[in-house]
This record gives sequence, C-alpha cells and structure tokens, in this order.
Amino acid sequence: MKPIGVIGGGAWGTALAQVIASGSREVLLWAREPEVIAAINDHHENSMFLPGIALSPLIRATNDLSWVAEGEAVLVVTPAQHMRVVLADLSQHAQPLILCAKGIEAGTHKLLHEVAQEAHPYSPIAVLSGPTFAHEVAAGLPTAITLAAEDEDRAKALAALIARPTFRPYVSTDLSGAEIGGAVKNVLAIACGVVEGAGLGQNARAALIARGFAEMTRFGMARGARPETLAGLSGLGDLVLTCSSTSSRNFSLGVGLGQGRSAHDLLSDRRTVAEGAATAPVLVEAARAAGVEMPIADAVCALLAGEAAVGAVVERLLTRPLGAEHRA
Ligand SMILES: NC(=O)C1=CN([C@@H]2O[C@H](COP(=O)(O)OP(=O)(O)OC[C@H]3O[C@@H](n4cnc5c(N)ncnc54)[C@H](O)[C@@H]3O)[C@@H](O)[C@H]2O)C=CC1
Ligand SMILES: O=C(CO)COP(=O)(O)O
Repeated sequence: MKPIGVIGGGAWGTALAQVIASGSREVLLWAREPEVIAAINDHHENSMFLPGIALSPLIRATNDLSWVAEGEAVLVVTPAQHMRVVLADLSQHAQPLILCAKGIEAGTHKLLHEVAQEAHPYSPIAVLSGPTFAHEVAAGLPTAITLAAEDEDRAKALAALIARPTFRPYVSTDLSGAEIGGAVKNVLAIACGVVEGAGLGQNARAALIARGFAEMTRFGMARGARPETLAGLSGLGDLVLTCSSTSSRNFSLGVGLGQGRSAHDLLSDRRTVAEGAATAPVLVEAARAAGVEMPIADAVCALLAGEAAVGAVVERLLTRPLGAEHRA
C-alpha cells in the first residue's frame, strides 16, 4: 500500500493524519515548523498545534514536499490564504488532491478548488469539509464529513480510502457547495461569538444561525452551490457546531470582539488560525460582486476592521427594514 500525503502540520492536518494512520496506512506529513517535524518524528506528538494526543508511529513528518507528492492521494491542509503558494512548490503529478482548508482566496474571490485546479491542472481535485473539531477527530470520536469531487466514482473511491470506523465521509459532486459552507460558517461563527461575548442571549444566537444560514444559501446559490449541500454536513452541520462552542477559534474570536476587545489585539501573537477573520472581507467583496445581500457578514467585517463598535453594529442589524423570511 502506498502512503498518503498530508500537507500542513497544524491541528487539522495532524488530526487527519492520525485518522488515516489508524487504518494501518503510512502517512507522510509536510509541516512548516522544524519543531513540529522534530516533535512528531521523535516523540509522536504535535505539541505546538495538537497537544496531548499520542500520534501513530505510522505518521512521519518532513519539510520535503517532493516526498509527500509520492502519496496515493495528498490532503492539502494549509490555511486557505497560503494554499496557492504551497501548491506552487509541489511538483505536478496525477494523484488526487483533497482540499481540507476553509476559505475564499483574497484578491481573486476564487474558491480553493479553482485555485488548486489552476496550480495542478493534471490532478483530480476533491474537497473534504464538515463539522469536525480536530481534537475530537484525533481522539477517535464519531465524526461525519462531506467529500466532494466532480466525478462521483472518484469521490466514492477517495471516501473509501480515508473512511475509518469513527470517521464517515458522505460523498457529493458539489465542490462549490462543500467549500462555500465551510468558508461562510467561519464568518458566522465570529458573529455568534459576538452575541455570546456581548451577552445578547440565546434567542439572538438562534436568530443569527438561521438568518446566517439564509445568507450562506443566497451567496452559495449565486456561486453555483446546490442548496442541499448547504443544508448538509459541510454547511448547516458545520455552522451549528462552530456557532455553539468555544472550541471554535472563530467563535472565541467573536466572544472577544463582543466583549469590546479589538481584532488587532485578539489576532496578534497567535499561531493558530481563525479563518473567518481572513474570509470576512473577501466574502463581503465577493457578495457585492455577485449582488448578494449579506448584512451579518458585513457586520462582522466592520467589527474586525474596527470601523464600528458592537452596539452600533447590533443596532444597524436590528433597524433593518422588516421583510419576508423567504425571498422569492
Ligand atoms: N482545526 C480544526 O478543527 C479544523 C480546521 N480546518 C481548516 O484547516 C485549515 C488549517 O487549520 P489548522 O490545521 O486548524 O491550523 P492551526 O491553527 O492548527 O495551525 C496553523 C497552521 O498554519 C500554518 N501556516 C502558518 N503560516 C503559514 C504559511 N505562510 N504558509 C503555509 N502554512 C502556514 C502553520 O504551519 C500551521 O500548520 C484551516 O483552513 C481551517 O479552517 C478544517 C476543519 C477543522
Ligand atoms: O472548522 C472547524 C470545525 O469544523 C474548526 O472551527 P474553528 O476554525 O472555528 O476552530
């Protein structure tokens, strides 16, 4: 059996490596930080990004991308905004690339499967996205996730390759839908954190999840996503997960904003990623370009940019004209 490659030694890349290795598969994991490579190879732990999890000895870490490219398939798990640069360093090959980051590329407004296809025209591209906190997945807790590829047989084959007794991929052919759900829910998770931090109550949070989902659906459909994908694991499923737990970095960032702290303070000095902070301005631009109204995403963007205080943003949302719940 050939090994499987994983690019990205953060919490999620490491958790996915652990899942795959639990099926007696060797994993070649590319990490950026020499300390992460040493800790995985010498102590079978990623103490920087996923502390406290004893990793399988079948996971070997490297800083050599050409090694990883030998995998039967390669999971790409760098933060969204770094993906194009990292993929440019990966040699061209014909193995499938499974994209696991959540975001939309700044500047181009492209979804990550579009970025990957430009960088690797000969590789089949798949997307893996859903409600999956890394620490739970690494601990072997039950998890379901969407695996999307244009070709359904390819999606099924990749799902079989990475499925494990407590890790269940459900297949889809809707790449855009799987990606848009994951990208947009990060921004909405920040909004839900603000509700929590500002003490606005549980009614407000439920309203925000439902109205946020309406925004996700409008934007997704404008960008070619299927509504049923957005209502599935990678959309609504992940939205519910990250809008209700401080295990979410995006939700936690929102809690800090809701307590009146600045995004600059909350984001400086952190090693871990809160993708929603990078996605929010890109999403707002992309929504405008597509003619889609996204008032909650606009509010998150204004808070992150320090353009408005929490009270003003909430008032702006509450004083919007009353309207129909469902638009024709
Ligand atoms: N942590 C989780 O529970 C989940 C994360 N994801 C997604 O996976 C992606 C990666 O997130 P995590 O593994 O959680 O990251 P993390 O927050 O655990 O670690 C940060 C990662 O960013 C990398 N990084 C920093 N600067 C970089 C650069 N210039 N070039 C390339 N890489 C750089 C670091 O090497 C490290 O791997 C994100 O898009 C995230 O939304 C998806 C599902 C679950
Ligand atoms: O995407 C995730 C779970 O599905 C992780 O969420 P955070 O990035 O907000 O921690």
